[in-house]
Amino acid sequence: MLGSFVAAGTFRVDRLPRPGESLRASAIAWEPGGKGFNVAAGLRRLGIAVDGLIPIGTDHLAALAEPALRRMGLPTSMIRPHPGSTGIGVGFVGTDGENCLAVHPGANLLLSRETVRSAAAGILSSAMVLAQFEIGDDPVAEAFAIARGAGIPTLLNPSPFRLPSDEILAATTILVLNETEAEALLGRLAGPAGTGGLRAAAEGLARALHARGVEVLVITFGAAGARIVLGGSTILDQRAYQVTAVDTLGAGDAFTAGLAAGFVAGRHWDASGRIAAACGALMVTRHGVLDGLPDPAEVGDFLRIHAPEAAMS
Ligand SMILES: OC[C@H]1O[C@H](O)[C@H](O)[C@@H]1O
Repeated sequence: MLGSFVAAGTFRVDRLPRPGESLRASAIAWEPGGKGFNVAAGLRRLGIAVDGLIPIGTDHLAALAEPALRRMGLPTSMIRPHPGSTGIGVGFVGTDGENCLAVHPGANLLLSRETVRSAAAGILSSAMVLAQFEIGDDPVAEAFAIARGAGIPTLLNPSPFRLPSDEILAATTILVLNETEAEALLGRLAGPAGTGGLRAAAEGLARALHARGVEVLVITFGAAGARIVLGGSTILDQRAYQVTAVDTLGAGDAFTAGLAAGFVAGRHWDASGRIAAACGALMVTRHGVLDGLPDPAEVGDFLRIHAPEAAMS
């Protein structure tokens, strides 16, 4: 796992603020976060051994990292201090569970190719290498090239969105996008979605990505499920399980952890998609991120109820 770590503050509001509007929050919660840390914690909760690089700064917020990693059962040797500020995220969650957030990456952007190279032995002993875009392009490109060159699958969630470079796409096995990210990428690589919308355009986007090296495209549609396109052409649709959402923050991270956990356990994409959807669904029923990450027993119980034909054993 490459990055990221942030101190995350979440304001609970009646509804998300409009541009120019000031709202009073009914509550605020601070917890360690960052998409890299969240996915690492989610994988660990699912019983997967995790190692990697977690960048922090040298300010007072850096002290949050060690207890956070300990609490989630992650090795504290993952922590890499850099001079400057630790990343900070600020989010809003409305009473309908919807969220929006901004992240200042701070030290996460200081993770370098050299640091990644110094961890090459760890990369080469991994079952999968994962990254998101709360870190810079260089460490992602370096780690993915080392992994892919050795036949190790890689998973990228380019969030917050920027266009992945050709170097990164060429070394990406699995690309996980939400709707906003998929629309942005579609516009750049395959033209705007037609009348069938993003779901129908997923195959064209997957083909364009496949030509650049990406083997599997996953687009999440929140409460409308996910579409998985294998090899640029084979489509699997994963339905969303019906739950009452109270807080969607971290749902994408829980989904990614579930998908990766299924993949490294050697499960078929159908089963990995179900585990991912169950993790995302369980997460949105709970406030906060870290306490919402499900364990295998919770995923199994959930699937026995919501997908009895194919429960996780
Ligand atoms: O994906 C949600 C996460 O993104 C931001 O990094 C926040 O830390 C939050 O936990």
